[in-house]
Amino acid sequence: MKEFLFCVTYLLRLAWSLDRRRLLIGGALILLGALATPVVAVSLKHLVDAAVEARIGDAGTWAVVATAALIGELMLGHFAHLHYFELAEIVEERLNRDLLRVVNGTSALDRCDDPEFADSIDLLRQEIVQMRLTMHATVQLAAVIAQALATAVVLASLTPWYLLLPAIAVVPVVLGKRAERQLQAARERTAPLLRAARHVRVLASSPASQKEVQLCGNAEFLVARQDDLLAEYQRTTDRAQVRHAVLRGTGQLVFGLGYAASVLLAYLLARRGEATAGDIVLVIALATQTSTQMAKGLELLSGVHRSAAGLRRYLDLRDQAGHQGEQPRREMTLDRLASGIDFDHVGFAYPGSAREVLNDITLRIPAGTSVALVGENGAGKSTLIKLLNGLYRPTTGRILVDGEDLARVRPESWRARTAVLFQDFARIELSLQHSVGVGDLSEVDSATAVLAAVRRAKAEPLLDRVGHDLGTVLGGGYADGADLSGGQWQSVGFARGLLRTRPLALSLDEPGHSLDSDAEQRMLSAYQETAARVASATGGVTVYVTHRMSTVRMADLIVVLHEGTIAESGNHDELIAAGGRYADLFSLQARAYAD
Ligand SMILES: Nc1ncnc2c1ncn2[C@@H]1O[C@H](COP(=O)(O)OP(=O)(O)OP(=O)(O)O)[C@@H](O)[C@H]1O
Repeated sequence: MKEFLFCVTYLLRLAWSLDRRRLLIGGALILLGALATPVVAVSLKHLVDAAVEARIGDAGTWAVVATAALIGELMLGHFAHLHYFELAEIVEERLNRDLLRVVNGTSALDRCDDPEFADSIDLLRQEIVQMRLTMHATVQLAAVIAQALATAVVLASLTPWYLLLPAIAVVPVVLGKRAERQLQAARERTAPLLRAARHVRVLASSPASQKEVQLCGNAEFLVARQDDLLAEYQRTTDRAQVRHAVLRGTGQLVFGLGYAASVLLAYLLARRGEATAGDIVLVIALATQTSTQMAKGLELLSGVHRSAAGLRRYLDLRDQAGHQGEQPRREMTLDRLASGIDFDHVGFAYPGSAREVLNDITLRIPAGTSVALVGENGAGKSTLIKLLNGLYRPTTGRILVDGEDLARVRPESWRARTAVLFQDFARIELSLQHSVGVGDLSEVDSATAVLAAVRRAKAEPLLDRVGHDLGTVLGGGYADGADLSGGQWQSVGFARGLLRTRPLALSLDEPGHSLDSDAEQRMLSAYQETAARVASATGGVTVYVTHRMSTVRMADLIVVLHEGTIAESGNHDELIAAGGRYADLFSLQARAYAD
């Protein structure tokens, strides 16, 4: 009960703080709508009594009241729904916004790839959808309670015995629930039988296994096996269905008897002169409502109760996820790189793992340098990019930007000076304008800036794809949306990265892996031009991760990573002359192309 009250008060308080007008109007409408049912019954009673006593004028008045209450019930219910549906949406939006802040806030640093964190966020999303339904349920529950109370008061005014009726109405609900549980258990018990029967059917009919089935003459055996399985399934489900029907029937019978007894009681009271003919009509109209009210009320109650645990989880997870340790406060004020970026004995293990994926990385990247990062799968290339872009902090060692330790700089202020295309780039299903524009929020609505970025990325085919309309929504799930291929999405990501014109570090993680050779060639030349422009504009460095050795020779500095350490570094000629790992990789790929 404590959890239930906590959930209801939290949601109502949140709704109150977000839109009290809607809450008040929606609440008032739904309460009035709920009270209309007892009002109709009371009006019918008076109508009948007036008719019996030949008071035609009064009868007409009560008929009007009953009709007005009925119409009111319909209309109020409709308008109330509109209000609290919107309210639930507003509540959901607020919870989602809180979540977005948690995921993208500074606290997400070090956690963006953590599977546990991702699971928590997934759970939070599910809880939020549930909260929206709970918000509906809370308002509806209030209406049902008000209606049940009004019904009980009206009936009890005849005789308190009618207060037994709600208790009797609980019986079919309890038995119905038990019947559902038993049916569900039977479904779970029979699921393996159905699965096995389906498997036998697929085996007998799929082209892959048919040859073997025919060769061994197994068809008859399989048909008989399927029949056995289906017969057992049928027997178990039939038994469960019968039990389900009996339990439900018993529940309905108990309430039916209670209902009949109520009407009989009204009749006996009327015979003794303690009730009128109208009271009998009142009982007939109202007593049957208690069953619906109890069923609906208990259903809503248990729904809200279940959600209460979810809400607690939501708040705990949100607080945990949002927990921020001490954050550095210095701003990155550099406009140009004078000296460069240094990795100073950097080691790194992902949160929750003791394994070092980068180990004692010491690397000097002078201002204006273009770096190519190569190495086998899992060597640590993407991890190094994440560290460079401030998504993680080194576990040991330091990353220095013109001598300033990044650990002392507010992560957002450093990230604002970087531009990056990740290997698992985001597919942002907004308009092309915004999908590129979010790369630099100060330019998000500038068509000129977005067009320039698309051109810098040499991604003009994208413009053809959207009919040169930057407002076209990207993604297949929208009526006028443009569904993009993997390579086209990557071009959008590239353009997004290039929207920032003055980064101090520009990183591209395997930018060619979804592109056809023509697009890759365009992308490479875009990269070279951008690297030169960034170098002259800000002295920024560019880092390029690739497995295609043919594309790395133009880099000023090539770094070969192997199992988390730097195996060798230098320019193409130096590394070829050294005859080490790079030379091996290069000649291996060159030979593969020559063959
Ligand atoms: N979020 C993570 N949590 C734990 N370990 C991770 C995580 N991401 C990557 N790793 C591990 O870190 C190591 C380096 O991965 P990384 O993605 O940096 O390699 P890579 O050189 O970019 O590989 P590839 O060429 O396949 O993209 C791998 O062993 C990988 O399994």
